[in-house]
Amino acid sequence: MKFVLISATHGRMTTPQVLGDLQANLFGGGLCEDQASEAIRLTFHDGIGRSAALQAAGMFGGGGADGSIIQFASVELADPANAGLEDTVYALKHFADAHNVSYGDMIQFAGAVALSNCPGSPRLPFYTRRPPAVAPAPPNLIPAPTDPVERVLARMEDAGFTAEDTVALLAAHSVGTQKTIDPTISNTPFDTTPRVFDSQYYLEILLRGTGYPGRGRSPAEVKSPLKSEFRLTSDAAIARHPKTACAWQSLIGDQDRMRASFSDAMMKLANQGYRNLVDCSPVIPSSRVWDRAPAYPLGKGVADIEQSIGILST
Ligand code: HEM
Ligand SMILES: [Ca+2]
Ligand SMILES: [Ca+2]
Repeated sequence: MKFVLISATHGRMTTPQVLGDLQANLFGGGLCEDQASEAIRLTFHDGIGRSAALQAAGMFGGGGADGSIIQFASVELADPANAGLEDTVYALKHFADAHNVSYGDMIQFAGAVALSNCPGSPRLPFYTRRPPAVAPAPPNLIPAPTDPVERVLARMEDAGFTAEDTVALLAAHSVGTQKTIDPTISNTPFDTTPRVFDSQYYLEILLRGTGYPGRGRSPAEVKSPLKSEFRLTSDAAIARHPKTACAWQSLIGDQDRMRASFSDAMMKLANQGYRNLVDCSPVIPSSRVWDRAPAYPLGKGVADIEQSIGILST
């Protein structure tokens, strides 16, 4: 990942100035490219560090979207689940320090701005004034692509998310690529439109897998339908599991609902557990409208669909 740091200004600045700096110097002038995808992923890896079960057992449950992944980077980046996020963590630390913004605020702000660069995305709410993190997130709170569905759902529920929320949050993979599972084919996308927030991802994952885009040697990967597409084991399983298949298929033809349910779940991810945050949503830009209906990739059709429940007919 490349970014140019020309913003070594210190002292408190206003949110529109932070926006301008991020857009110009991290997101390439407002693009939905690599840096944007990584910033969106980081909102999850910081926010998911929160466990009701640990808290109930009298232990530290983690501070959620508290910026701990930046503040305690040396601890949290040692977790293999965070592989690939190093550059973004250090870049956002720089922007947060330069603008005197808390790390938790910076991560959620950058994620909302990054998402706004992707056509078709919802305009996320943004609240500010998260206090500094007090400790690193406890280990093993980030779902792994090799986790069985029940385990992913249980972990997500422990962090406050229903199975439907989890399905909705995975819309983020519509603007994502992999780099670390098979590094020999870094930047292979999860759908055919990785720079557009659309329901192609929900449709394409139901196509029968036919081969691997690269070496195909990781248990985190299963066969995908296209040579140019990467399929995570957990994504494929969640799309087909009885607890989540209906919610999954319901998002394919309804991009308005996909946007709304993603936005609601992201609000939980970003704000859960905080009181007294200040609504700063108007500063988040709107994305370019994208309403093209999802379509089968060339050479694929309904006969290639694998589904565990039969509601998909087109
Ligand atoms: C629930 C279980 C989830 C699992 C197991 C999972 C796993 C992964 C994995 C293995 C990658 C590839 C990383 C790499 O090799 O570079 C990835 C990428 C990504 N994930 Fe997830 N993820 C999950 C949920 C989420 C959620 C909830 C979000 C956001 C709200 C998210 C956002 C992203 C994005 C944007 C990327 C692409 C990053 C890039 O292009 O650099 N993921 N995810
Ligand atoms: Ca955290
Ligand atoms: Ca897409």
